[in-house]
Amino acid sequence: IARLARLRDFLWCSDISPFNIAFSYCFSVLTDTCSVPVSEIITVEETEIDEKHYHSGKWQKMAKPYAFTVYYVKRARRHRWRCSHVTFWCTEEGLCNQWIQTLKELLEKLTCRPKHLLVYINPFGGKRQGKRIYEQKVVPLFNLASITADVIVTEHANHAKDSLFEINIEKYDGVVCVGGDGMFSEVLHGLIGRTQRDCGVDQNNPKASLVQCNLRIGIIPAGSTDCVCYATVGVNDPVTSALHIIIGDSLAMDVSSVHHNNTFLKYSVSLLGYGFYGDILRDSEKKRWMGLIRYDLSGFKTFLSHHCYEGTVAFLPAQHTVGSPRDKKSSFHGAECRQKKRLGSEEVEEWKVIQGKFLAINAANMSCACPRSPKGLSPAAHLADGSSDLILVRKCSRLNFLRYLIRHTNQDDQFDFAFVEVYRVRKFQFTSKHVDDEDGDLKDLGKKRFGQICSDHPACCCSLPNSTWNCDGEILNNSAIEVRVHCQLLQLFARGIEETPTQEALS
Ligand SMILES: Nc1ncnc2c1ncn2[C@@H]1O[C@H](COP(=O)(O)OP(=O)(O)OP(=O)(O)O)[C@@H](O)[C@H]1O
Ligand SMILES: CCCCCCCCCCCCC/C=C/[C@@H](O)[C@H](CO)NC(=O)CCCCC
Ligand SMILES: [Ca+2]
Repeated sequence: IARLARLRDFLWCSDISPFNIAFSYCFSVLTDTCSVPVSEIITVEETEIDEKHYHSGKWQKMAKPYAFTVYYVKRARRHRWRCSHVTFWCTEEGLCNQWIQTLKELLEKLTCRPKHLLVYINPFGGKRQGKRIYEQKVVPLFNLASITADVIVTEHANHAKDSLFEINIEKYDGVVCVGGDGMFSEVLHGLIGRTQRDCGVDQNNPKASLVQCNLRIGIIPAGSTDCVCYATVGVNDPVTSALHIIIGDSLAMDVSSVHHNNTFLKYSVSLLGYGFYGDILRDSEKKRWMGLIRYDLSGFKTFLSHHCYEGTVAFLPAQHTVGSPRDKKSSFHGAECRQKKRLGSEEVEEWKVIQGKFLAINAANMSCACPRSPKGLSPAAHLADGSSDLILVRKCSRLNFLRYLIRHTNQDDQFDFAFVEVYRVRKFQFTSKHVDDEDGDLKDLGKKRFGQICSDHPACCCSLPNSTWNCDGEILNNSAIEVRVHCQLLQLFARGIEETPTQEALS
């Protein structure tokens, strides 16, 4: 280090000079006050300086310079990351090599970085750009970082999930999915399911302790909502996500298991929604061909239909988590994994029961922030505290429901309404007043349910027997469900949403 420190007088940057360079666990370009931690260096490469460059201007009398280029993560606007580079040169070959060698050794010590990945691409997600996004935006960065990948372009729904049960996953350092929330859901079902199978855990048992997955998942956003990516990285941008994967970020997240009559249905990481969001999804699936606009049309139609559903929600409040869903500061920043210490095994679990007519029942395991609603359904929801925010929207007028929805898009508190309640829970159950139509007559019900705008009483709700659950964008066929949050079951290549950097840091 002492010898390298002496380089300070000999090193210049190719585009702005002269530079001082200090070296500890970060290097600093002092004239520009730019500091890059080694953990955010993508790679270091030897660089050929072209002759024209050093024979011109004030360097013309200099001997042939030796150079190296440092590629690093640069923060851009609104949580975006970009790959930037800076080239340093000096006339001593030995010193230049020593820099390259030392930086490479430091990078090799970062064992959290993936070397070999398994990639699933959904070519039909979102705007059908998954393949192009991966090839044009991600592959060049993975190549730069010497990451190799086995790529599977999916041929049908459930392809990724099924293949994760068969493939030899031990040779990989992570799984990447290129697609939307639905694609991520497939990959997480494959990975969690495979882990439980390998460990002999029965997923159908709602009381089973699930085993955490060893492999991290990276999401390259190429879907319609991309809410998991947006809420864990701060933006749905493929380059930013690729860089989080490359530098080996880790973020633990809770996963809820959903059961019906002791049968496993699905896992949920973002939204489990009955009523409003279930109805939107059911209608929008028929309009998949329309692309992203399907959610706006179905949203508008569902809003006009204004249906409410009668049932009972029973839940177990989360006593050991820190904070409340009504906190003003969002959980994006700082510790996500805060859990108060348990008091003792003699504690009694006290279930709370609420019966009523609901326009929406939403359980958010994370904020559910997305481009439509940058602060999300539950802005203070914690990603990894073993709890979910249960939001109950009771029967109210259309106008009030609209006011509630609009607050998802601005800074006003969406929970500050008499008809909205929010609880932080560890488990919950829902039973509709009407028994499920198990024979599959749901389709007919679906045909009837829309277009039933209550013309006699436009301000009231029309009570319908059953809605369906929207589980991270997938339809569940049972309305009676039992949900349990599994703390930190999964790890992502992400780091949560960072505080917005200062202007100087961006310049
Ligand atoms: N090759 C394929 N053909 C048809 N469907 C597929 C294929 N690969 C994956 N799928 C399914 O497509 C569904 C939707 O994919 P995805 O989540 O990527 O896009 P999206 O629905 O547009 O985005 P979002 O979930 O963010 O709203 C997933 O549930 C997945 O199971
Ligand atoms: C008058 C303006 C009112 C605007 C109100 C906007 C409120 C938007 C809240 C958005 C919440 C998204 C929750 C995310 C759910 C995802 O797990 C799921 C899968 O991608 N997406 C949908 O179900 C798709 C759901 C689409 C919802 C529109
Ligand atoms: Ca949580």
